[in-house]
Amino acid sequence: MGTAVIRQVRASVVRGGGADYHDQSEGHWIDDNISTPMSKYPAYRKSRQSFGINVLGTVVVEIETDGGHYGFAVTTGGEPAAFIIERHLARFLEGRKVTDIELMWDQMYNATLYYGRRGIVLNAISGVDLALWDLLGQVRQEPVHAMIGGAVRDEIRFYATGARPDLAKQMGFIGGKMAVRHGPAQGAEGVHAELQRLGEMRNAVGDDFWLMFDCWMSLDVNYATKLANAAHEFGLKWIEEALPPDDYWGYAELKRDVPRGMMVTTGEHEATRWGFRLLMEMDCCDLIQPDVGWCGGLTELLKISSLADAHGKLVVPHGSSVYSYHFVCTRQNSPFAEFLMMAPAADKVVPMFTPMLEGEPVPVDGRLKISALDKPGFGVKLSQDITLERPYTH
Ligand SMILES: C[C@H](O)[C@H](O)CC(=O)C(=O)O
Ligand SMILES: [Mg+2]
Repeated sequence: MGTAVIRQVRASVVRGGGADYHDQSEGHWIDDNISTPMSKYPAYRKSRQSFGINVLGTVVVEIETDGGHYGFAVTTGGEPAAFIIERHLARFLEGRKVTDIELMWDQMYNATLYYGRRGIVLNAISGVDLALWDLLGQVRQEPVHAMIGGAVRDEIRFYATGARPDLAKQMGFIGGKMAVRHGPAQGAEGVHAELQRLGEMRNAVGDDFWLMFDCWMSLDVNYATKLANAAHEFGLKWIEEALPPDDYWGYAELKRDVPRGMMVTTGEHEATRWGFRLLMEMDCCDLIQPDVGWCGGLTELLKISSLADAHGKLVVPHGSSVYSYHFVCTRQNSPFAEFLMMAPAADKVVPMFTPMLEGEPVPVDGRLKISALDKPGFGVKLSQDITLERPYTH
Protein backbone atom coordinates (compact mmCIF):
# COMPACT_ATOMS: atom_id res chain seq x y z
CA MET A 1 0.00 0.00 0.00
CA GLY A 2 2.76 2.45 0.94
CA THR A 3 4.09 2.27 -2.59
CA ALA A 4 0.83 2.98 -4.47
CA VAL A 5 1.67 5.85 -6.78
CA ILE A 6 -0.71 8.06 -8.75
CA ARG A 7 -0.41 7.44 -12.49
CA GLN A 8 -3.13 9.62 -13.97
CA VAL A 9 -5.67 12.33 -13.07
CA ARG A 10 -8.62 12.98 -15.40
CA ALA A 11 -11.33 15.65 -15.20
CA SER A 12 -14.57 15.24 -17.15
CA VAL A 13 -17.86 17.07 -17.40
CA VAL A 14 -21.34 15.67 -17.42
CA ARG A 15 -24.66 17.40 -18.09
CA GLY A 16 -28.08 16.64 -16.61
CA GLY A 17 -29.06 15.95 -12.98
CA GLY A 18 -26.70 16.35 -10.04
CA ALA A 19 -27.49 18.36 -6.93
CA ASP A 20 -28.64 21.96 -6.54
CA TYR A 21 -26.39 23.81 -9.02
CA HIS A 22 -26.61 21.21 -11.74
CA ASP A 23 -29.15 20.72 -14.52
CA GLN A 24 -32.67 20.12 -13.31
CA SER A 25 -35.81 19.79 -15.41
CA GLU A 26 -38.20 22.74 -15.73
CA GLY A 27 -40.51 23.31 -12.79
CA HIS A 28 -38.19 21.79 -10.17
CA TRP A 29 -38.78 23.32 -6.72
CA ILE A 30 -35.03 23.96 -6.39
CA ASP A 31 -34.97 26.38 -9.31
CA ASP A 32 -38.31 28.16 -9.25
CA ASN A 33 -39.69 30.86 -6.93
CA ILE A 34 -36.64 31.12 -4.72
CA SER A 35 -35.39 34.46 -3.45
CA THR A 36 -31.85 35.08 -4.72
CA PRO A 37 -29.42 38.01 -4.94
CA MET A 38 -30.73 38.40 -8.53
CA SER A 39 -34.39 38.69 -7.49
CA LYS A 40 -34.11 42.49 -7.40
CA TYR A 41 -34.18 42.22 -11.21
CA PRO A 42 -37.71 41.14 -12.17
CA ALA A 43 -36.41 39.42 -15.32
CA TYR A 44 -34.36 37.00 -13.18
CA ARG A 45 -36.90 36.36 -10.46
CA LYS A 46 -38.94 33.41 -11.66
CA SER A 47 -36.31 30.70 -11.94
CA ARG A 48 -32.67 30.41 -10.86
CA GLN A 49 -31.94 28.93 -14.28
CA SER A 50 -32.81 32.35 -15.79
CA PHE A 51 -29.57 33.80 -14.42
CA GLY A 52 -27.55 30.67 -15.08
CA ILE A 53 -27.44 28.63 -11.88
CA ASN A 54 -26.77 25.53 -13.97
CA VAL A 55 -24.19 27.13 -16.23
CA LEU A 56 -21.23 25.26 -14.75
CA GLY A 57 -22.67 21.79 -14.22
CA THR A 58 -20.76 18.85 -12.82
CA VAL A 59 -17.07 18.00 -12.88
CA VAL A 60 -15.98 14.40 -12.34
CA VAL A 61 -12.44 13.80 -11.07
CA GLU A 62 -10.93 10.35 -11.64
CA ILE A 63 -7.55 9.23 -10.30
CA GLU A 64 -5.72 5.98 -11.05
CA THR A 65 -2.64 4.41 -9.53
CA ASP A 66 0.07 2.49 -11.33
CA GLY A 67 -1.27 -0.65 -9.62
CA GLY A 68 -4.77 -0.24 -11.11
CA HIS A 69 -6.58 1.29 -8.12
CA TYR A 70 -9.20 3.90 -8.98
CA GLY A 71 -10.88 6.69 -7.01
CA PHE A 72 -13.28 9.40 -8.12
CA ALA A 73 -15.49 12.26 -6.93
CA VAL A 74 -18.11 14.61 -8.33
CA THR A 75 -18.67 18.27 -7.54
CA THR A 76 -19.77 21.53 -9.15
CA GLY A 77 -17.48 23.40 -11.53
CA GLY A 78 -17.94 21.86 -14.97
CA GLU A 79 -15.59 22.83 -17.77
CA PRO A 80 -13.66 25.65 -16.02
CA ALA A 81 -12.90 23.30 -13.11
CA ALA A 82 -11.91 20.55 -15.57
CA PHE A 83 -9.41 22.95 -17.17
CA ILE A 84 -7.88 23.90 -13.81
CA ILE A 85 -7.59 20.25 -12.76
CA GLU A 86 -6.10 18.97 -16.02
CA ARG A 87 -3.80 21.86 -16.87
CA HIS A 88 -2.75 22.98 -13.39
CA LEU A 89 -3.55 20.66 -10.46
CA ALA A 90 -2.77 17.25 -11.99
CA ARG A 91 0.98 17.97 -11.89
CA PHE A 92 0.89 17.99 -8.07
CA LEU A 93 -0.58 14.46 -7.98
CA GLU A 94 0.91 12.41 -10.76
CA GLY A 95 3.93 10.46 -9.57
CA ARG A 96 3.02 11.02 -5.90
CA LYS A 97 2.17 8.43 -3.25
CA VAL A 98 -1.59 8.13 -2.60
CA THR A 99 -0.90 8.80 1.09
CA ASP A 100 0.53 12.29 0.46
CA ILE A 101 -2.88 14.01 0.66
CA GLU A 102 -1.84 16.84 2.98
CA LEU A 103 1.16 17.72 0.82
CA MET A 104 -0.86 17.60 -2.41
CA TRP A 105 -3.54 19.85 -0.89
CA ASP A 106 -0.97 22.38 0.23
CA GLN A 107 0.66 22.49 -3.19
CA MET A 108 -2.66 22.80 -5.06
CA TYR A 109 -3.78 25.62 -2.78
CA ASN A 110 -0.52 27.56 -2.79
CA ALA A 111 0.03 27.17 -6.54
CA THR A 112 -3.42 28.67 -7.26
CA LEU A 113 -3.36 31.42 -4.63
CA TYR A 114 -2.72 34.11 -7.23
CA TYR A 115 -6.06 33.42 -8.92
CA GLY A 116 -7.86 31.14 -6.47
CA ARG A 117 -8.72 31.16 -2.73
CA ARG A 118 -12.45 30.51 -3.29
CA GLY A 119 -15.09 29.73 -5.92
CA ILE A 120 -14.30 27.46 -8.88
CA VAL A 121 -10.66 26.95 -7.90
CA LEU A 122 -11.71 25.67 -4.49
CA ASN A 123 -14.45 23.55 -6.11
CA ALA A 124 -11.72 22.01 -8.28
CA ILE A 125 -9.37 21.44 -5.33
CA SER A 126 -12.27 19.96 -3.35
CA GLY A 127 -13.14 17.54 -6.15
CA VAL A 128 -9.53 16.39 -6.41
CA ASP A 129 -9.23 16.04 -2.63
CA LEU A 130 -12.41 13.94 -2.40
CA ALA A 131 -11.20 11.71 -5.23
CA LEU A 132 -7.90 11.27 -3.34
CA TRP A 133 -9.71 10.13 -0.20
CA ASP A 134 -11.84 7.76 -2.27
CA LEU A 135 -8.69 6.38 -3.87
CA LEU A 136 -6.93 5.93 -0.52
CA GLY A 137 -9.99 4.04 0.71
CA GLN A 138 -9.87 1.76 -2.34
CA VAL A 139 -6.16 1.09 -1.80
CA ARG A 140 -6.65 0.37 1.92
CA GLN A 141 -10.08 -1.26 1.46
CA GLU A 142 -11.42 1.01 4.18
CA PRO A 143 -14.38 3.41 4.32
CA VAL A 144 -13.41 7.08 4.49
CA HIS A 145 -15.09 7.48 7.89
CA ALA A 146 -12.80 4.82 9.34
CA MET A 147 -9.72 6.65 8.02
CA ILE A 148 -10.67 9.94 9.70
CA GLY A 149 -11.30 8.68 13.20
CA GLY A 150 -14.29 6.37 12.96
CA ALA A 151 -17.99 6.85 13.56
CA VAL A 152 -19.06 8.28 16.91
CA ARG A 153 -22.67 7.10 16.58
CA ASP A 154 -24.57 4.21 14.95
CA GLU A 155 -26.76 6.26 12.66
CA ILE A 156 -27.14 9.73 11.15
CA ARG A 157 -30.38 11.67 11.63
CA PHE A 158 -31.45 14.05 8.86
CA TYR A 159 -33.46 17.15 8.28
CA ALA A 160 -34.82 17.71 4.77
CA THR A 161 -34.44 20.75 2.56
CA GLY A 162 -37.33 21.16 0.15
CA ALA A 163 -40.60 22.82 -0.58
CA ARG A 164 -42.66 20.42 1.59
CA PRO A 165 -41.62 20.16 5.25
CA ASP A 166 -45.05 18.66 5.92
CA LEU A 167 -44.23 15.68 3.69
CA ALA A 168 -40.69 15.52 5.10
CA LYS A 169 -42.19 14.99 8.54
CA GLN A 170 -44.26 12.08 7.25
CA MET A 171 -41.08 10.64 5.74
CA GLY A 172 -39.38 10.56 9.16
CA PHE A 173 -37.10 13.61 8.96
CA ILE A 174 -36.43 15.65 12.11
CA GLY A 175 -37.02 18.99 10.41
CA GLY A 176 -37.73 20.80 7.18
CA LYS A 177 -35.95 23.77 5.65
CA MET A 178 -37.74 25.89 3.07
CA ALA A 179 -36.24 28.38 0.65
CA VAL A 180 -37.71 31.85 1.15
CA ARG A 181 -39.49 33.21 -1.90
CA HIS A 182 -39.38 36.93 -1.17
CA GLY A 183 -36.72 39.46 -0.31
CA PRO A 184 -36.11 43.16 0.32
CA ALA A 185 -37.56 44.10 -3.08
CA GLN A 186 -40.99 42.93 -1.80
CA GLY A 187 -40.62 44.73 1.56
CA ALA A 188 -43.29 44.20 4.24
CA GLU A 189 -45.44 42.19 1.84
CA GLY A 190 -42.58 39.77 1.39
CA VAL A 191 -42.20 39.27 5.14
CA HIS A 192 -45.94 38.78 5.45
CA ALA A 193 -46.05 36.13 2.70
CA GLU A 194 -43.18 34.18 4.29
CA LEU A 195 -44.86 34.26 7.70
CA GLN A 196 -48.09 33.01 6.20
CA ARG A 197 -46.34 30.02 4.61
CA LEU A 198 -44.37 29.35 7.79
CA GLY A 199 -47.56 29.51 9.87
CA GLU A 200 -49.33 27.07 7.55
CA MET A 201 -46.41 24.68 7.77
CA ARG A 202 -46.29 25.01 11.56
CA ASN A 203 -49.97 24.08 11.71
CA ALA A 204 -49.32 21.10 9.47
CA VAL A 205 -46.27 19.74 11.34
CA GLY A 206 -47.04 20.56 14.97
CA ASP A 207 -44.84 22.22 17.58
CA ASP A 208 -41.89 19.85 17.83
CA PHE A 209 -40.80 19.50 14.22
CA TRP A 210 -37.96 21.85 13.24
CA LEU A 211 -38.71 24.50 10.62
CA MET A 212 -35.97 26.61 9.07
CA PHE A 213 -35.64 29.31 6.41
CA ASP A 214 -32.90 29.22 3.75
CA CYS A 215 -32.42 32.70 2.27
CA TRP A 216 -29.66 31.87 -0.25
CA MET A 217 -27.71 35.14 0.24
CA SER A 218 -30.71 37.22 -0.81
CA LEU A 219 -31.70 39.48 2.13
CA ASP A 220 -30.26 42.54 3.82
CA VAL A 221 -29.71 43.04 7.56
CA ASN A 222 -32.85 45.06 8.09
CA TYR A 223 -35.18 42.68 6.22
CA ALA A 224 -33.55 39.58 7.73
CA THR A 225 -33.83 40.96 11.28
CA LYS A 226 -37.52 41.74 10.78
CA LEU A 227 -38.19 38.32 9.26
CA ALA A 228 -36.33 36.46 12.02
CA ASN A 229 -38.07 38.33 14.83
CA ALA A 230 -41.52 37.91 13.30
CA ALA A 231 -40.87 34.21 12.58
CA HIS A 232 -40.01 33.52 16.23
CA GLU A 233 -43.73 33.23 16.97
CA PHE A 234 -43.84 30.20 14.64
CA GLY A 235 -40.79 28.56 16.24
CA LEU A 236 -38.32 29.13 13.40
CA LYS A 237 -35.22 27.12 14.41
CA TRP A 238 -32.73 28.97 12.25
CA ILE A 239 -32.36 31.60 9.57
CA GLU A 240 -29.80 30.47 6.98
CA GLU A 241 -27.51 32.38 4.67
CA ALA A 242 -29.59 35.51 5.05
CA LEU A 243 -26.88 37.79 3.62
CA PRO A 244 -24.24 37.75 0.88
CA PRO A 245 -21.25 35.69 2.06
CA ASP A 246 -18.88 38.68 2.05
CA ASP A 247 -21.01 40.62 4.53
CA TYR A 248 -19.35 39.32 7.73
CA TRP A 249 -20.29 42.58 9.50
CA GLY A 250 -23.95 42.12 8.58
CA TYR A 251 -23.96 38.55 9.88
CA ALA A 252 -22.45 39.68 13.19
CA GLU A 253 -25.18 42.32 13.51
CA LEU A 254 -27.94 39.88 12.57
CA LYS A 255 -26.71 37.33 15.09
CA ARG A 256 -26.88 39.97 17.84
CA ASP A 257 -30.43 40.93 16.89
CA VAL A 258 -32.29 37.65 16.32
CA PRO A 259 -34.52 36.32 19.13
CA ARG A 260 -32.80 34.26 21.84
CA GLY A 261 -32.75 30.60 20.91
CA MET A 262 -32.99 31.16 17.15
CA MET A 263 -29.80 30.21 15.33
CA VAL A 264 -28.08 32.12 12.54
CA THR A 265 -26.42 29.71 10.11
CA THR A 266 -24.23 30.20 7.07
CA GLY A 267 -21.11 29.04 5.26
CA GLU A 268 -22.14 26.98 2.26
CA HIS A 269 -20.45 29.56 -0.01
CA GLU A 270 -17.46 30.05 2.29
CA ALA A 271 -14.17 28.26 1.75
CA THR A 272 -11.03 27.24 3.63
CA ARG A 273 -10.04 27.48 7.28
CA TRP A 274 -9.32 31.19 6.79
CA GLY A 275 -12.80 32.05 5.51
CA PHE A 276 -14.41 30.12 8.36
CA ARG A 277 -12.00 31.64 10.86
CA LEU A 278 -13.39 35.04 9.93
CA LEU A 279 -16.98 33.82 10.38
CA MET A 280 -16.12 32.50 13.82
CA GLU A 281 -13.90 35.29 15.10
CA MET A 282 -16.50 37.85 14.07
CA ASP A 283 -19.21 35.72 15.75
CA CYS A 284 -21.32 35.69 12.59
CA CYS A 285 -23.31 32.53 13.29
CA ASP A 286 -24.13 29.62 15.58
CA LEU A 287 -23.79 26.78 13.11
CA ILE A 288 -21.60 26.54 10.02
CA GLN A 289 -22.55 24.75 6.82
CA PRO A 290 -19.45 24.14 4.69
CA ASP A 291 -20.02 22.18 1.50
CA VAL A 292 -17.29 19.55 1.35
CA GLY A 293 -17.32 19.76 -2.45
CA TRP A 294 -16.68 23.53 -2.36
CA CYS A 295 -14.86 24.47 0.88
CA GLY A 296 -11.58 22.71 0.04
CA GLY A 297 -12.59 19.06 0.34
CA LEU A 298 -12.45 16.71 3.29
CA THR A 299 -8.85 17.59 4.18
CA GLU A 300 -9.88 21.20 4.71
CA LEU A 301 -13.25 20.39 6.28
CA LEU A 302 -11.48 18.50 9.08
CA LYS A 303 -9.52 21.65 9.92
CA ILE A 304 -12.59 23.89 9.68
CA SER A 305 -14.46 21.50 11.94
CA SER A 306 -11.77 21.52 14.66
CA LEU A 307 -11.75 25.30 14.57
CA ALA A 308 -15.54 25.30 14.93
CA ASP A 309 -15.39 22.87 17.82
CA ALA A 310 -13.01 25.17 19.70
CA HIS A 311 -15.42 28.07 19.10
CA GLY A 312 -18.43 26.07 20.29
CA LYS A 313 -20.05 26.02 16.84
CA LEU A 314 -21.91 23.14 15.22
CA VAL A 315 -20.88 21.92 11.75
CA VAL A 316 -23.71 20.62 9.58
CA PRO A 317 -22.43 20.48 6.01
CA HIS A 318 -24.45 21.67 3.07
CA GLY A 319 -25.85 18.76 1.00
CA SER A 320 -23.17 16.65 -0.67
CA SER A 321 -24.50 13.20 0.12
CA VAL A 322 -21.84 10.55 0.87
CA TYR A 323 -19.07 13.14 0.91
CA SER A 324 -20.80 14.71 3.92
CA TYR A 325 -22.05 11.52 5.57
CA HIS A 326 -18.58 10.00 6.01
CA PHE A 327 -17.54 13.22 7.78
CA VAL A 328 -20.67 13.88 9.87
CA CYS A 329 -20.69 10.45 11.49
CA THR A 330 -17.15 11.00 12.86
CA ARG A 331 -17.69 14.38 14.61
CA GLN A 332 -19.30 15.12 17.96
CA ASN A 333 -20.08 18.68 16.84
CA SER A 334 -21.99 17.43 13.74
CA PRO A 335 -25.02 15.91 15.44
CA PHE A 336 -27.23 15.63 12.33
CA ALA A 337 -27.05 16.06 8.55
CA GLU A 338 -28.89 17.71 5.69
CA PHE A 339 -30.77 15.84 3.01
CA LEU A 340 -31.61 17.81 -0.12
CA MET A 341 -34.90 16.65 -1.62
CA MET A 342 -34.03 16.33 -5.28
CA ALA A 343 -37.45 15.03 -6.39
CA PRO A 344 -38.97 17.91 -8.40
CA ALA A 345 -41.94 18.29 -6.04
CA ALA A 346 -39.94 17.36 -2.89
CA ASP A 347 -42.45 14.59 -2.32
CA LYS A 348 -40.15 11.58 -2.18
CA VAL A 349 -36.61 10.62 -1.28
CA VAL A 350 -34.31 10.22 -4.27
CA PRO A 351 -30.49 10.03 -4.19
CA MET A 352 -29.06 13.54 -3.95
CA PHE A 353 -26.69 13.26 -6.91
CA THR A 354 -29.18 11.45 -9.21
CA PRO A 355 -28.22 10.13 -11.79
CA MET A 356 -24.45 10.39 -11.22
CA LEU A 357 -23.75 7.71 -8.61
CA GLU A 358 -24.44 4.03 -8.24
CA GLY A 359 -25.06 2.75 -4.71
CA GLU A 360 -25.73 6.24 -3.26
CA PRO A 361 -27.37 5.58 0.13
CA VAL A 362 -30.46 7.56 1.16
CA PRO A 363 -32.08 8.04 4.56
CA VAL A 364 -34.85 5.62 5.43
CA ASP A 365 -37.34 7.04 7.91
CA GLY A 366 -35.02 10.07 8.19
CA ARG A 367 -32.03 7.95 9.30
CA LEU A 368 -29.01 6.28 7.80
CA LYS A 369 -27.28 3.40 9.55
CA ILE A 370 -23.48 3.82 9.55
CA SER A 371 -23.27 0.22 8.34
CA ALA A 372 -24.64 1.54 5.00
CA LEU A 373 -21.32 3.44 4.69
CA ASP A 374 -19.08 0.45 5.43
CA LYS A 375 -17.59 0.12 1.95
CA PRO A 376 -14.17 1.18 0.65
CA GLY A 377 -13.70 4.89 0.00
CA PHE A 378 -16.95 6.83 -0.19
CA GLY A 379 -18.69 3.57 -1.12
CA VAL A 380 -20.20 4.67 -4.42
CA LYS A 381 -19.45 4.06 -8.09
CA LEU A 382 -19.80 6.34 -11.08
CA SER A 383 -23.04 5.45 -12.85
CA GLN A 384 -22.75 3.56 -16.13
CA ASP A 385 -25.70 5.59 -17.47
CA ILE A 386 -23.96 8.96 -17.68
CA THR A 387 -21.81 10.23 -20.52
CA LEU A 388 -18.48 11.71 -19.52
CA GLU A 389 -16.77 14.22 -21.77
CA ARG A 390 -13.14 15.11 -21.17
CA PRO A 391 -12.74 18.61 -22.69
CA TYR A 392 -9.05 19.04 -21.79
CA THR A 393 -6.12 16.67 -21.44
CA HIS A 394 -2.57 17.20 -20.28
C1 LIG B 1 -32.65 25.64 -1.74
C2 LIG B 1 -31.48 26.53 -1.63
O1 LIG B 1 -31.68 27.69 -2.33
C3 LIG B 1 -30.18 25.87 -2.08
O2 LIG B 1 -30.19 25.47 -3.39
C4 LIG B 1 -29.84 24.73 -1.20
C5 LIG B 1 -29.27 25.22 0.04
O3 LIG B 1 -28.87 26.34 0.19
C6 LIG B 1 -29.21 24.31 1.16
O4 LIG B 1 -29.53 23.13 1.00
O5 LIG B 1 -28.86 24.74 2.21
MG1 LIG C 1 -28.49 26.81 2.28
